Amino acid sequence: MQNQNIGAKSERTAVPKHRQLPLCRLIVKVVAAKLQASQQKLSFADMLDAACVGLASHESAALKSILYLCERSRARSHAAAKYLMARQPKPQVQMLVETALSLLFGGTYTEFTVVNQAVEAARLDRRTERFAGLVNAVLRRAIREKTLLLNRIAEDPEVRFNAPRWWIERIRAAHPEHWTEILELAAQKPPLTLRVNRRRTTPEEYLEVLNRAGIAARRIGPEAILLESPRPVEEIPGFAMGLVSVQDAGTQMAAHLLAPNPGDAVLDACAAPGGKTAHLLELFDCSVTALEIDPKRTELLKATLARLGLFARVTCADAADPKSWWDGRQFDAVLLDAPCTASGIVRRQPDVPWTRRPDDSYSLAKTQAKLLKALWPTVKPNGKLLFCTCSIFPEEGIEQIRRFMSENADARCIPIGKSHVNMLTLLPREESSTYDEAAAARDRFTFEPPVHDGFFYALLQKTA
Ligand SMILES: C[S@@+](CC[C@H](N)C(=O)[O-])C[C@H]1O[C@@H](n2cnc3c(N)ncnc32)[C@H](O)[C@@H]1O
Repeated sequence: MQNQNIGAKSERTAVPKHRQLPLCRLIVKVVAAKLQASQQKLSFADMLDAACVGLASHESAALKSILYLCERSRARSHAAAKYLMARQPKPQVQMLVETALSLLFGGTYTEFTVVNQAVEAARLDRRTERFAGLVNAVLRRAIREKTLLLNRIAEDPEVRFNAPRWWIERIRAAHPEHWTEILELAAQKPPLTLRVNRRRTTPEEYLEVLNRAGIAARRIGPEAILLESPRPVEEIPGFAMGLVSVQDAGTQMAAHLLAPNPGDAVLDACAAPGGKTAHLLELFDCSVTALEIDPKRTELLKATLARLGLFARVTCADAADPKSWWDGRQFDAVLLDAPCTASGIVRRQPDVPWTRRPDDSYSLAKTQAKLLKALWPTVKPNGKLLFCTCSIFPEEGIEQIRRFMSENADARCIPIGKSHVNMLTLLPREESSTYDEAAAARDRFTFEPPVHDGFFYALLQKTA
């Protein structure tokens, strides 16, 4: 392993331990962020970025954790506020009360602290200071009537699963045997999984680094290591030096499924922020062309490669328009990690069920079909194309590929996964078992890690 002295200690002490912002200030910032997001129609991810501008990393982490908590308990806090307040107050007050209710039922702070700090937060902003008494009264009633209140609103499926009804119905229709587990898992905090950079270290060595740093972790995939307690990347040993990246274990299957040969020309058609591009380059001596349509995300992709010391030909272009970027030389392997609803990663993006519309999966399926059609000619005869989405809706998975195969006689599906359909729909999973090295070594096409997000894979081969 290079850089033997990359210990957690030196990196962790490099992060100054500032005083935390008091909870009341965090609540004020949360309310301001929610207000800005609703006025400017910001996505949850953009709201997080905007809210954290100018904050130290430990402050950002504290603020983000409350914003995530609020998003994961959005329906419950909204229903509770409705139960507790006969009339809806103005938006700032409503947001403050809902934030405090999320904290109250979230369990991190004592009830006394939440009430005290929420009232203080109301006083800190002139738009809410007149309502400090109301905030106090509402929260005290929430504590007094907690059991009754929670039982009453829990009957509502939107509260139980923190998702709108149409979303719940779609998950139920797509996965009638597993829909409750999927929705329950989606409402929880996601695990933090790392991908070890095999160009710099090995999973065994890196587990030792974590062990020495007192960070509890276990291996769950060929390069995947799960941290028992999530933490900011600044506190992950060797992260800045490119020893590891953050990447879900299910997502880490992409590089292993595509498995290009030495010297292969590989296209990663939808590449930013570069997790799968980097994993391919960490594992295989291939040359990668990485496309990304969004200029800002193209910069993220470049930054990922730079941090990890990897090289790919990066182009900002529309993969669906090959004449704008393709020189006509076909690729041995193509990865199409297509834009999708993200229905498999709701625990990472808890706003997804609320911000998607019912027909989004169908319009995204059309975009995916367009990308597949445009990219198929770029695959060499006998070459492979790995199609994947972080969705568990069939229109963005099995149905998409079945239609593609019916329209392309030169496409065959290389069997992957354990089901008879030759494709792999990973449903979000969280099990305590550890990595089965023998199983992974035996068959990379059927190995599934014990902890992962929802994902879909189909590995196509061009027969002609
Ligand atoms: C699911 S993300 C890819 C994640 C990436 N493969 C990784 O592992 O880090 C999809 C990406 O495709 C990009 N994208 C969407 N449509 C595209 C197109 N027509 N051409 C190229 N990139 C596109 C999006 O901007 C987004 O960054």
